[in-house]
Amino acid sequence: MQVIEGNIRATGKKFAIIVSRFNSFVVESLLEGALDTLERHGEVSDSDITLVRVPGAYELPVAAKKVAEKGQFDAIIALGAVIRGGTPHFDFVAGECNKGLAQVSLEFGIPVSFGVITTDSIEQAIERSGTKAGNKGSEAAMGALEMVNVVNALDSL
Ligand SMILES: Nc1c(NC[C@H](O)[C@H](O)[C@H](O)CO)[nH]c(=O)[nH]c1=O
Ligand SMILES: CC(=O)C(O)COP(=O)(O)O
Repeated sequence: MQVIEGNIRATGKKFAIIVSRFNSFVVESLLEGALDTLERHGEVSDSDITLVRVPGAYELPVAAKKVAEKGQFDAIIALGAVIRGGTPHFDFVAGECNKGLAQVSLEFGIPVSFGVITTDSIEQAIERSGTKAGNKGSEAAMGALEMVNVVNALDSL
């Protein structure tokens, strides 16, 4: 049986991290988690990581598309926090963000990790950005690492 799976080594890989400024009090913790995870999984220097900042989660897909078009990165990690308010705005922002990032990943065949927390409350957001429910930025970086290596393994079949 042939098994294709990815390791989680970061050495020699280039990553773009796209970060939204909205709800920065939690998103900056997601960024810390993502950077920490990349740096713990190989020889990763500043020149291997490009950080792109955008206003909000709604803008993550267009930035991801521009980054993917460059063809210089092995994976994109998108980080943001959409926190439900009192109107349907949440659904539009979170929905377009999720759909757009998935579209970029499929169109360019590059892993785009979804490190965007979508919560009903500020408390849930805090819990998912490095407190009791882990750090979704770190999880997104782990997913990107594994997928980079899965994609490489599939490309070499
Ligand atoms: N409410 C949230 C937003 N809203 C802003 C949009 O993402 C966008 O920047 C604006 O509509 C201009 O196009 N963004 C988040 O990331 N999180 C939110 O909770
Ligand atoms: C997620 C949102 O769009 C948001 O926090 C906006 O809040 P509201 O629906 O109360 O305007």
